[in-house]
Amino acid sequence: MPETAPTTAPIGLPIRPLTKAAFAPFGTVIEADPARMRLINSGATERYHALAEAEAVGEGAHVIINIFRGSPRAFPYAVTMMERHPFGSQSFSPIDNRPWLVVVAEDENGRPGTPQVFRAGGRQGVNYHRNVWHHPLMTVGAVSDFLVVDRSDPGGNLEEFFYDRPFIIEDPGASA
Ligand SMILES: NC(=O)N[C@@H](O)C(=O)O
Ligand code: NI
Repeated sequence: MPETAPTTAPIGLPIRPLTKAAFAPFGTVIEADPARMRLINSGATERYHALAEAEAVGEGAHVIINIFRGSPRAFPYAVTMMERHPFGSQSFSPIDNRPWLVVVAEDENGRPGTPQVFRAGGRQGVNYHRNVWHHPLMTVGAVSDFLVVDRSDPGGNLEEFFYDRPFIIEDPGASA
């Protein structure tokens, strides 16, 4: 029986709704959870308290707040790489209330496994735990701003991995 060549055919990825439970292995979902709400300012403000914690480790490292203005990805989109930040968490919270995609992977002996794609609503952010494999910001449909909380000095805080085969995300459609 002739050896069959290892296929590098692209693999289609399913898109799942972003939920706390499904995302728990990778980090925290940042959303106005009623269980975290407390009224402040004499009732004029709802504080959704301590939804996630930012982490920055290493000499002189500290937490910074940024805005990322993401250009929309073209679909079908080929996921060819993943990255992770060994020394800090990274959170993304949409400012423009537009749905977007979150792509993460389990770590398998130092490399990312198959990407897992989540559809995030326009009022859902995520906080990637330190050293979690994820794809760079994946904006959908229009240029969108995100509030990003991560670690200073990104230069020393980025590990990338390139897959030997592409994983395809089909157009998430307008409902994305
Ligand atoms: N490079 C950079 O700051 N962005 C990535 O970390 C990302 O996750 O988008
Ligand atoms: Ni990142």
